[in-house]
Amino acid sequence: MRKPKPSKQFRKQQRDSELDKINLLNSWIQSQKPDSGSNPMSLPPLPKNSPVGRLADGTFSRYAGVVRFDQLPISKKTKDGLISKKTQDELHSKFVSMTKIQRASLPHALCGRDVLGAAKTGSGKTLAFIIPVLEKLHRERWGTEDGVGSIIISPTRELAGQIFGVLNAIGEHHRFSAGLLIGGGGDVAIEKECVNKLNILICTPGRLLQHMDETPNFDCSQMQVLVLDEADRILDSGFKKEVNAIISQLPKRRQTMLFSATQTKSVQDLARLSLKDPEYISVHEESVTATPTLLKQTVMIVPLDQKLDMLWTFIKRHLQSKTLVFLSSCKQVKFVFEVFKKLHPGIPLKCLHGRMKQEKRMAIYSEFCEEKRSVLFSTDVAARGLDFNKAVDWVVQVDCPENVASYIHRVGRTARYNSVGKSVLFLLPSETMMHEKLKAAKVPVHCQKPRKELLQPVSSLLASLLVKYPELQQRAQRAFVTYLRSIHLQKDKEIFDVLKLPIDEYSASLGLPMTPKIRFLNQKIKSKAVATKSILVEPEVPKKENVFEGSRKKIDTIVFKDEEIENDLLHVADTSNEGDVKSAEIGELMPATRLLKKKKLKINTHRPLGSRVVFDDEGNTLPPLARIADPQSGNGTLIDPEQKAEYYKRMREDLKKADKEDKLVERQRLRDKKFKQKMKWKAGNEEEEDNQDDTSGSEGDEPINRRHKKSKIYFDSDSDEGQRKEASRRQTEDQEELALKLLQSMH
Ligand SMILES: Nc1ncnc2c1ncn2[C@@H]1O[C@H](COP(=O)(O)OP(=O)(O)OP(=O)(O)O)[C@@H](O)[C@H]1O
Repeated sequence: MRKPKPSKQFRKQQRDSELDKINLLNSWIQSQKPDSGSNPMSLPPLPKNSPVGRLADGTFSRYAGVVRFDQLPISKKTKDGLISKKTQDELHSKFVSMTKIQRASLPHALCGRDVLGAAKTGSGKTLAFIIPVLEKLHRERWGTEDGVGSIIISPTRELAGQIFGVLNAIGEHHRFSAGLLIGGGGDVAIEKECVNKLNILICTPGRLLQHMDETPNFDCSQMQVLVLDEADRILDSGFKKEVNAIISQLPKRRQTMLFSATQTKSVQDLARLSLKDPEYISVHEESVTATPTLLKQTVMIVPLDQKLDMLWTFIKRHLQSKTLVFLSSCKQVKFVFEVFKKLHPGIPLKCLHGRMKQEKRMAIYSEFCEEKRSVLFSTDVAARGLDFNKAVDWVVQVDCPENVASYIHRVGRTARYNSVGKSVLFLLPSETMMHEKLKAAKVPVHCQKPRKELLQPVSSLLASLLVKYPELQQRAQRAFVTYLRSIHLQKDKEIFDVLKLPIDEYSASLGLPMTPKIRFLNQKIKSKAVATKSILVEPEVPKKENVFEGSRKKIDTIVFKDEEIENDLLHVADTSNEGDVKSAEIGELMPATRLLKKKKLKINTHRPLGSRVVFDDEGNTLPPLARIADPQSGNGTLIDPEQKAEYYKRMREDLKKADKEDKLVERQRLRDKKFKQKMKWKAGNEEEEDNQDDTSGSEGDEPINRRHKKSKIYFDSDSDEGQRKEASRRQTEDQEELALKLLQSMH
């Protein structure tokens, strides 16, 4: 039976009562506003059993410094959501006491201030922005017809999905419409039809911009609250263009909140968002550690060719744990997942990366959330924000993260809220500087020696798998190349040096019968050798020797000098010399390059100016200008001034003409060379088609980033060409100048 429609009068009464409550909330918020810039945490909690809200004398209770959600000026609907039984799991079912970041930021956020919040991973930042979003729209009496009222931006689709889940749970008693706008899945056409009716958008930057660009009448001009979760990531260069374009379309009058465990302090970044007197809230700044206190962190020095053995051994020894494994590229994730799956370790294995179809990504993420024992191999797509609700026991970082912030986010997938967790980071002997950087950033990592007697080698098993399944061989090759490329592209050269890697051994450890050829690495080795030309001895290596082979031997001896951790740390202390030694050694093994020989032919522009020597038919030296000397004078030294001027004029013209011809030839040569290089580069691109776009974890969410990478490669090669041209132009100019000086010295 259908319920009878409530009468008009009843509805009016309801509306009035709601309005009264909203007015009460507004008065409470306004009257007890914390001072701007103050830290609510410095205030004591309210005394036990003290009244909350409007007091007997008509004033309101203080809400800054309170410790429980029900002591805040928030609606009953939100309070009910916080203690709702309908929320999907136990963790979300009862939010009573606030975490530190919630206590510190909510009082400021509720009274409409811009907030920049930083707190450790797993400390409850999501509720710190979900509650103010719901409350602002509630107090504004936002409805479907008002359109977009709030936009929450997340860097990855999984995280956006997770925030959407929390919003649905906490906001279940409100009547706002919320939409998840992320790339890869969903029907854009359907989204376009309903996006204007949604009140809260949770989105990735790319998809939001797509709607801003393509959806007719997409309107966010009335939008009230903007949230950037993982703000430092969203504001970094990968999303720069998208975020700038988004911000330019949002109203200036809005509340903006930024949250992350590693917050941006860049004034430029913040200026882009036009924040108004933001509250900087960093609750763990004084903390002794930058990571959760219940997280036990270890670092192990593992040679590159033993990483898979170590990972396999780890998995076999933790069959009852829930483990998240980070690798640096999709290709590696795919390879390790495929081969380990074939080896049947005795625990469910899963993989997650940006190249997967969105539906599959979401399914894997949900499955992993539910499982108690499982291993998930992932790129950095799972590094930030994700809260796998059946707690992760271990985070294993097989490949070194790109920086300390990335490390903090990765390990932050465990030891969340009040639970314990463990993490281990494998560092190559050449990457031990990362350990120093972590210590300097207040990350308490303990160095532990790998117990070699426990190691279960898998290389030979992988080799036989690769023979049996040829498609795995291709995967192994791609994994190999993308790993090296990812190291090559890393910005922090203090930590990452592709030339220090034992390439042959690494290739063999993946089960590959031969080391794949890597174009970019060959070029890098060559250019390094050119840079060290001053200490080169004339190479005696036969021309056809593989440059790569030669250099590798020497690198290995450097990298594997020490195997004990302590020694490795000492080893780091003098890496500055190591670089030079290595370059010299590589140089010695390089075949002579055309460039080097050419340089030797160059006119030395710095030598002192000499005088021109002229010889007669018998080979005797003649004084300068003897050829135009007056033969009548007898001694051949008397020169007719007119003849002399005429001679100089002719010589200058000849020189100019020759110079013009030389320039034309040189220009043509450079053009041919550039063309050849382009063709080569194109061919290389096709050959290594997968490598171009496979060095980051969250590729799927970052279309601009990928385009940028491609164009960057193009730009780099262009600028190299430009530098070469410039050098050749300068060389020609130097030579012209020298020729003129020589000419003048003959006067
Ligand atoms: N007040 C609270 N009481 C109990 N549990 C809470 C509270 N606030 C948050 N949590 C729980 O703590 C866990 C971590 O919260 P959340 O995901 O918001 O952390 P975060 O700070 O955003 O982490 P990250 O930096 O990794 O994104 C979640 O499971 C959440 O349900």
